[in-house]
Amino acid sequence: MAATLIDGRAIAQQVRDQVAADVAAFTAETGVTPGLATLLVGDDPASAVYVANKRRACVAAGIADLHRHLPADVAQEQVVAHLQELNADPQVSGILLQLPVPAQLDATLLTGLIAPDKDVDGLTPISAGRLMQGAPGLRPCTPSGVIELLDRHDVPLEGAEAVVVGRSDLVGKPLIHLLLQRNATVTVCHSRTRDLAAVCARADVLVAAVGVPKLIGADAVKPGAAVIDVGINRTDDGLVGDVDFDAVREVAGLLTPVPGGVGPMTIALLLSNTLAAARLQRG
Ligand SMILES: Nc1nc(=O)c2c([nH]1)NC[C@@H]1CN(c3ccc(C(=O)N[C@@H](CCC(=O)O)C(=O)O)cc3)C=[N+]21
Repeated sequence: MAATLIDGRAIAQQVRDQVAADVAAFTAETGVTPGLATLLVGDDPASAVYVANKRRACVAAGIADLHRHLPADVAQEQVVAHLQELNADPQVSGILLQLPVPAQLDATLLTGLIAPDKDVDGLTPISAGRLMQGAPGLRPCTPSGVIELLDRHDVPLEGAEAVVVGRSDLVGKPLIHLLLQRNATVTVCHSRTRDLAAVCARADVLVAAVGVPKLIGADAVKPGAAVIDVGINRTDDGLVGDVDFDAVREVAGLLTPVPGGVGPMTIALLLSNTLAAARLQRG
């Protein structure tokens, strides 16, 4: 029997509707409108589209859109000054520095300057440490979106074999901790893993987040498993994930498509994090 497809667009819309209602209640109660500062450096067309989508989603949720666009050749000290200004601005609940940034800028240094309670990407070392220790804080949007998709489909995580393919700071590493907190048995695979397919085939929950088109074939999937595809790869065949969709569909129990799976959840969770950040700033 073919897998049930997870409709990321529909679930993201439900999350966005809930955030909009929560923002309205928060604003009515406190008089504060949450605001998201998106910082875009340069004119990469893909980044411009992503940022435009995030800004539109903010406005639809009642979040103030506080965008800044800097030229591609901006000096690092100037970006630092913008981040310091945004850190100090009480109108700004959340700050997102769109990645990647041009080569003259140090992305790790810059994201590390964002005030942890405004770090809606969950990328600062403080946010990463809070996540690892299970302390309150802002969690990266894409891994949170993965957990939300699994929860909405009642996929049991406690005691489940979860395999994460990929170990990026933005997705793989934070996801390990979110799954551990839910008492899954977590295995992490990467480019040096021996017999990747055999390890993946143990998974009740398999998450692919490496950026290699169609890496995960049917031989890497246990029958009935929940398979979450975080990959977004632009190829000659169009936009494809890290999972060989047509093949895995025949084996998996649940499967996310690309597009229309995890991607829309990233934006929905960004809105949720912006409201959470506004709450953190009120102490
Ligand atoms: N500071 C920072 N934070 C990020 O979270 C961040 C970033 N930089 N840089 C780029 C990546 C990428 N990313 C996506 C967001 C939404 C979709 C998304 O909505 N995708 C749709 C459409 C895909 C399309 O057509 O391009 C889908 O999968 O259905 C995809 C990718 C956030 N990123």
